[in-house]
Amino acid sequence: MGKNTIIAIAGASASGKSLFASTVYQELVAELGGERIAILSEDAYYRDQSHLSFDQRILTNYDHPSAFEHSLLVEHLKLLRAGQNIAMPQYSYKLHTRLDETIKVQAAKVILVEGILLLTDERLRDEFDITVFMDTPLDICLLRRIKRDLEDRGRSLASVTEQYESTVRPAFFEFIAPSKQYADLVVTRGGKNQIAIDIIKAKIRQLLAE
Ligand SMILES: Nc1ncnc2c1ncn2[C@@H]1O[C@H](COP(=O)(O)OP(=O)(O)O)[C@@H](O)[C@H]1O
Ligand SMILES: Nc1ccn([C@@H]2O[C@H](COP(=O)(O)O)[C@@H](O)[C@H]2O)c(=O)n1
Repeated sequence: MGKNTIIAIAGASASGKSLFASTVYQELVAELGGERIAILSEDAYYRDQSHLSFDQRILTNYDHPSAFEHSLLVEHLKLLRAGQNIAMPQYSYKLHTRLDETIKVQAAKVILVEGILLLTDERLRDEFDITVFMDTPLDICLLRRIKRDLEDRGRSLASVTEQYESTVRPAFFEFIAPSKQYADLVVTRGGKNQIAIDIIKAKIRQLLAE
């Protein structure tokens, strides 16, 4: 395999990172097949907490860098770059820990990875060739997070608002917003910005043609 490219998509929680990355991935897979593109999520690298009780797990600050096993993500990105497959962890937001099963991710020429704190860690930044920051207004992120967490992540309105005020919003200003300086591209209006999606797709097509 020739030189591969790792594209990181960062930004606030519910800014549209996952929708943006999966739309780029799915539209290109439909066009070109899935052999040469892989997709990963930083959330899969939240630390395993199976040794803790559920009551202990809900005390974790999931917006602080210490909640993630970034060393494993760096290791997996290096393996993918070297042409080796990885076993990506699977994470449960309902159980607040990893599942026993992993997902096989095949080495690929272009690797997409999305997550809130990707651009905050120098070890990770060193692995990225192209960096994108989703610059969605924070009030829009909050509205989308409330809806998503109630519908998909088994949360109550009280728990979402308490977590937002205590950890999500402070971590945005302490860690995520300052990391925007490391982005090559800043995307406004969330995960349905089709012009930005088309620009990244065009870049990937060019890389795959080299
Ligand atoms: N531009 C948009 N318009 C409408 N809904 C959006 C837009 N971007 C994202 N969403 C929705 O907002 C929610 C959060 O987006 P998601 O991609 O999961 O965010 P993130 O991965 O950054 O946490 C999802 O339900 C998604 O479908
Ligand atoms: N057990 C967990 C783990 C993470 N979170 C929240 O998820 C957010 C990051 O994921 P996004 O898809 O929203 O980018 C982060 O802000 C954590 O607060 C959680 O609530 N519970």
